Amino acid sequence: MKNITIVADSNIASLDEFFNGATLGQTSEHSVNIVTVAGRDINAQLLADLQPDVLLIRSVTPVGAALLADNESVQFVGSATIGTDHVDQDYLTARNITFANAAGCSKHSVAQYVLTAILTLRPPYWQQSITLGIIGLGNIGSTLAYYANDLGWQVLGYDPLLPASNINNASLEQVLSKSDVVSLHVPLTDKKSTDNKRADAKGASDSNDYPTRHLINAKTLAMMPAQTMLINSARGPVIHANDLEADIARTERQVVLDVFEHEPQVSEHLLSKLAIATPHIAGYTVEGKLRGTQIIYDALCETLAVTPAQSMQALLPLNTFLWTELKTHPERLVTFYDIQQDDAALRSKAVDGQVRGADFDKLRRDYRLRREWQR
Ligand SMILES: NC(=O)C1=CN([C@@H]2O[C@H](COP(=O)(O)OP(=O)(O)OC[C@H]3O[C@@H](n4cnc5c(N)ncnc54)[C@H](O)[C@@H]3O)[C@@H](O)[C@H]2O)C=CC1
Ligand SMILES: O=C(O)C(=O)[C@H](O)COP(=O)(O)O
Repeated sequence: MKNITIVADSNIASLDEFFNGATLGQTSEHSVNIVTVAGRDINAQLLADLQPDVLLIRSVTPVGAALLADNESVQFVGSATIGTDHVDQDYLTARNITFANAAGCSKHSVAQYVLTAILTLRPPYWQQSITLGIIGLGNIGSTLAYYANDLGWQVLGYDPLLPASNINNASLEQVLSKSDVVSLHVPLTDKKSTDNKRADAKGASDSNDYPTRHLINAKTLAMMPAQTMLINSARGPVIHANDLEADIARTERQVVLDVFEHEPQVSEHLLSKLAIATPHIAGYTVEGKLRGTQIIYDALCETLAVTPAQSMQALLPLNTFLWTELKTHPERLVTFYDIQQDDAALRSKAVDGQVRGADFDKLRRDYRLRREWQR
């Protein structure tokens, strides 16, 4: 690549600081042209008009044949997100397009969101040894287990794709039936068709053997005692929304949702049944978003064979919030992050039975990024 054209989701943090001529190793004759667009407006026509070399997205831009079949220009796709369910990676591989996502970028942000939700709803849990159930023990689930351990809580964890360990220590049924709180940290996956699986012929288990779409449904909800809190900050369709509404009507369970099955639309009826509801902002901290940009920037530099020349450390404002301090002064938690403000903002957007997609997206676009607690 010489002159580089980048189409990027305008919701990616610090785009200009990371993606410019100097930071991408361009000489004065070669330029970097970056066009920023709302993620949902990145479509095949836009790519036909702009012929970008690089596409930088977040979670709201589906990437696959529908977007790229008629495009020959894109050579690199970077998603500044942990989740990849919006990207058809097999298609990109077949087209020889390099793909990178930002694995782990907001693992502390999401784990801290979950702890804040629990301690806001049940403040005595600071002092009690409760059992926290964690489904999915990758970057976020294991980080949450680390904080839980620090608070002296028990962890019951389930992850069939990882070896047994001190936190991967239970069956799905045990986690659901024996925990005070269950938190979901799985990717959104579907069962692969038998044909595709045969073509892969890997032999080993992969995530398609344990699909997570509707993992939480009438049957699995029935395993959970009524007093068990349920938190979903993974992906909306991991929970069957209608089954959840029926469950809450029966049990009056406390449920916290950051993600929704029909996102960006949210039903006002469901909203009215939730203990806390937020507009998919669990990962929205200064650190989480900058780390996302840093990771895809580093990956693009590797593809271009240039040495990275920008670092998020140079862009981070001072942070004085320490986990060690917060842990001994739990009352400071809510002044640090008032999750109920985010909840109120979402509820205030409900009109005629629903929060409209445009309003949900606007809350996210205008979100005042939080800070992570420093460990
Ligand atoms: N609400 C938000 O703002 C954010 C949401 N996310 C979501 O959180 C998800 C998890 O993130 P990470 O922990 O970083 O991903 P990760 O890939 O590090 O870990 C996911 C874990 O889930 C496990 N898993 C897969 N299928 C499973 C099943 N059926 N049952 C139990 N475990 C299963 C995998 O083995 C893996 O260890 C992401 O895929 C993304 O969708 C991520 C960041 C921010
Ligand atoms: O990283 C992920 O995965 C997430 O869910 C993101 O935090 C979601 O943010 P957007 O990509 O929708 O801005």
